[in-house]
Amino acid sequence: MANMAALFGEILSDVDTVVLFSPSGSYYERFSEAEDLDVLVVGTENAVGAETFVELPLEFEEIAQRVRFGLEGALEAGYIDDGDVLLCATSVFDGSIDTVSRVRADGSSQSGVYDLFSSSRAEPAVIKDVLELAVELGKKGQKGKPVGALFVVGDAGKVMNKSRPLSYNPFEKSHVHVGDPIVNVMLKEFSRLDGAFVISDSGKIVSAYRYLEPSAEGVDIPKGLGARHMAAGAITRDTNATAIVLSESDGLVRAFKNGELLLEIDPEDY
Ligand SMILES: Nc1ncnc2c1ncn2[C@@H]1O[C@H](COP(=O)(O)OP(=O)(O)OP(=O)(O)O)[C@@H](O)[C@H]1O
Ligand SMILES: [Mn+2]
Repeated sequence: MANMAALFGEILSDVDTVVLFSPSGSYYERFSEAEDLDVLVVGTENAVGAETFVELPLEFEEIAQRVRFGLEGALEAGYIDDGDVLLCATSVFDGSIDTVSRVRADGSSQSGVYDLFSSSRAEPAVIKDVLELAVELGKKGQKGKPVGALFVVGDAGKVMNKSRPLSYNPFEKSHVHVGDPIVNVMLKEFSRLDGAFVISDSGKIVSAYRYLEPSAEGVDIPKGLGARHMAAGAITRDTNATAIVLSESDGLVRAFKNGELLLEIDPEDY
């Protein structure tokens, strides 16, 4: 057989950091034992207890996305630098690592997902849960039909002051949090109805059916988006909340912070 190392050598040369995506424990150990190697682990959870770890907000199906978001988080955390050469090892097929790609870190193409985590008042895990919920709702819809939804996360007291009820609040006396499995079922059911969900910094669902009445002055959202998106953008300028919106008309999930659109993703990509 031809000399593989010579043929594929270029892929492996001058690498600054090896990035392992969701490695198994034994796989990670082999790399962490190599003293002359910088190893970074990326995944939805740090199952191997790696020292340098970047959390992914979602399990990305497409590798390009997975790598892009992972490296974005690594840049944000300062684990890698703009221009670094990374060897990214990930799984495409059956869950174990089977693919290696050589990528150069590009600090200029940040999507905003990590801004969303670092600049939000709510806990990152809460933002992650709501983002996941919106994506899942976008994929499935409600009984096959597309649905829209608006989640306002964080700074709930102020958000409540700048909104009014459209109907009785089913969460009035409950102590449920996003991420509880039962809540996901409830939220999906309630998302057929009008208005916004209000969620606290720690993920408690404060209310459903809120009509938001923030001042829309100085809010600059892309043309063509309607009242739901305008209200979402505006509430994040008027308060320290983050808004996550699923559009009924184009099916995209968007996140707003400080009156600006930070992130736009297609649920079909996850
Ligand atoms: N100020 C508001 N507060 C809470 N919910 C709102 C507000 N304005 C609109 N909505 C909700 O958004 C729904 C859709 O409104 P509209 O079509 O104008 O928004 P949109 O931005 O075009 O969203 P979509 O892309 O989902 O159609 C309304 O039926 C209502 O439930
Ligand atoms: Mn609309």
